[in-house]
Formats: sequence, C-alpha cells, structure tokens
Amino acid sequence: MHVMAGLLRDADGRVLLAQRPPGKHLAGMWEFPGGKREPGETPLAALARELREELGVTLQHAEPLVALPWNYGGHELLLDAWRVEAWIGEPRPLEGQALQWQLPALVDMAILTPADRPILQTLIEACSAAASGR
Ligand SMILES: Nc1nc2c([nH]c(=O)n2[C@H]2C[C@H](O)[C@@H](COP(=O)(O)OP(=O)(O)OP(=O)(O)O)O2)c(=O)[nH]1
Repeated sequence: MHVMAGLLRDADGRVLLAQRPPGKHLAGMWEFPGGKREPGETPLAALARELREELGVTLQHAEPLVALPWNYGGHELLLDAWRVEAWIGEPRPLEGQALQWQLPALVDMAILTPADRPILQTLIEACSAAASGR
C-alpha cells in the first residue's frame, strides 16, 4: 500500500495537521492530509486528488521529502511524504476532520500517527538546514 502525505506550510512556517476520523485505523491521531494511491495513478496525481477531496485545494507544486516503509502490526505501507510548496485555495475540512496549523518544532509527537513522527523530524531538520544555509 502506497500512502501519500502532503506537508502544507503557511506563511508563518506552520504545518497543516488533520485528525483521523472515528472508526478509521489510528482514529483520533493527527496526520498529514493524504491517502492511498490508487492503481494507475502517479504519486503526484494521487496527492493532488487527496488534497482536492479532503481540503478542497488545487495542488500546484510539490517536492518529495521522504518515503518511509512502515509496518502497523502486519499492515505494511510506504508512507510517501511530499512538501507541498504551492496550492490554490484555503484548506477546508471537507471530510469533517479537525484541522490545525502548528509550528513543526511545537508539535507534540505523541499526537501524531507513529509513522508521521520521523517524517515531521525530517521536515524540522530540513528547515533548520535551510535556515543555516547548509
Ligand atoms: N493519509 C495519511 N495516512 C497516514 C499518515 N500517517 C500514517 O501512518 N497513515 C496511515 C494511516 C492508514 O493506515 C494509511 C492511510 O489510509 P487512509 O485511511 O488515510 O487512506 P484513504 O484516505 O485512502 O482512506 P480510505 O479510502 O481507506 O477511506 O496510512 C498520514 O500522514 N497521512
């Protein structure tokens, strides 16, 4: 299973988090908007579709950040996280999910899905490397 995750950041550098709805795997935990790639879809097309369905935004530009194999008790997935650099529209919770913008360094890792913790850490390191010119 190939799962796309989009990391949207606002002008203040905050990242968008969405809460997984009741009844789903990892219900109540916070994640990056996204979802499963369908057969025949490219990763970017799948990410664009998920962002349109979940948030009502049109993806304009995204760059791969990290792809992480993960195993949730026998349920294997590849979590493919992309930095969403440009989009059109204001993200809205079209599937009833709670949304929050949070500075990456201030996110309580315990509220994130386990696979998203190393992804957020990668984002934090990429941002601090960029800030120090490395
Ligand atoms: N979308 C998303 N899924 C994540 C993240 N982190 C993480 O562990 N997952 C896991 C949770 C699920 O086991 C799987 C994605 O499944 P999903 O239920 O969101 O997929 P979907 O949106 O296509 O939903 P559905 O068609 O099954 O209703 O990946 C993340 O940041 N975003």
